[in-house]
Amino acid sequence: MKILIIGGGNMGKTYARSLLRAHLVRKEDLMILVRSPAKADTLRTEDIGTVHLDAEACLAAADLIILAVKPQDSAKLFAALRPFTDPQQVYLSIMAGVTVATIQRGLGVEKIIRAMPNLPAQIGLGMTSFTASDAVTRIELVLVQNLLNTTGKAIYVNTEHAIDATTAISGSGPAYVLYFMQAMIEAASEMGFSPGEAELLVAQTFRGAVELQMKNDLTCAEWIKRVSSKGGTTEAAMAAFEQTSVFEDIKSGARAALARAEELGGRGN
Ligand SMILES: NC(=O)C1=CN([C@@H]2O[C@H](COP(=O)(O)OP(=O)(O)OC[C@H]3O[C@@H](n4cnc5c(N)ncnc54)[C@H](OP(=O)(O)O)[C@@H]3O)[C@@H](O)[C@H]2O)C=CC1
Ligand SMILES: O=C(O)[C@@H]1CCC=N1
Repeated sequence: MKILIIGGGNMGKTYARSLLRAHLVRKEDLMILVRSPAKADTLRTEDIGTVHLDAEACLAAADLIILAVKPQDSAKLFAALRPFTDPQQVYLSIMAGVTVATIQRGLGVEKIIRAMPNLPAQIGLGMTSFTASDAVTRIELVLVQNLLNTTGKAIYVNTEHAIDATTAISGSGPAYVLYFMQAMIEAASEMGFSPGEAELLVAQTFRGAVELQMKNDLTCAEWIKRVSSKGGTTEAAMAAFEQTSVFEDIKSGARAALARAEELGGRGN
């Protein structure tokens, strides 16, 4: 099977590396299509497949095509690809917001899988949800699921709303978590720790809290209770949080991401 990745940015490169590392594709069967000669030169030095600058030279040879460009670049890309597409090809899009129907219309093909991964895919700790058009066969779906599994965990969802909601939670989510970490690192520095110490204290705290939560025997609220001694420091911190709207603000951030995903797909207000 030959795979073509379109877009050699963060996510395009992540998929190339994961697929090669997992031996799901041989280097000679992996192609990457980019649009700038400078990017092509850089990618060639990384030795992660054959790098192309022209769709005509590579699209027809591909069985599976991964669309990893920004949503804002999709219309132009579809117009450039359309003359060379083949109805037998399977297209896997990771673009935020862009719907299956838009991709079908733009490319003139039926077999579309829409997925929403996240950046920890780079280190095999990604979270992806995916859905597929009716024309995708069960075998093709399993094949793509295997591919997504090389980057972490993947779940099948029934609706495109769930893909947009995934974008708002796990797609953009790493940024929310890192934002919280950034605030804690700043607090640690202000309390006198060196930058290295502050980062270690915070990163190891996040790792430990996440591992506890992933044990799956207590809810977040129950774990918070276990950390909080009566009349102690955690209670003081939690009471201070409760005085603010930070909890609701985090939820409204996620809702803004969902609205933007819908807007990028032309479904917003
Ligand atoms: N970053 C993330 O955490 C996540 C991103 N996504 C989705 O993944 C997609 C890619 O994101 P990301 O990798 O971060 O973005 P990047 O900007 O890092 O990469 C996109 C790449 O696409 C290239 N490109 C644009 N148009 C074309 C074209 N016509 N032909 C070939 N290449 C083209 C750009 O080229 P150039 O360098 O010349 O601009 C750029 O290198 C987006 O749609 C995003 O919604 C999904 C989940 C998580
Ligand atoms: O910010 C974005 O639009 C993309 C989608 C999810 C993460 N990055």
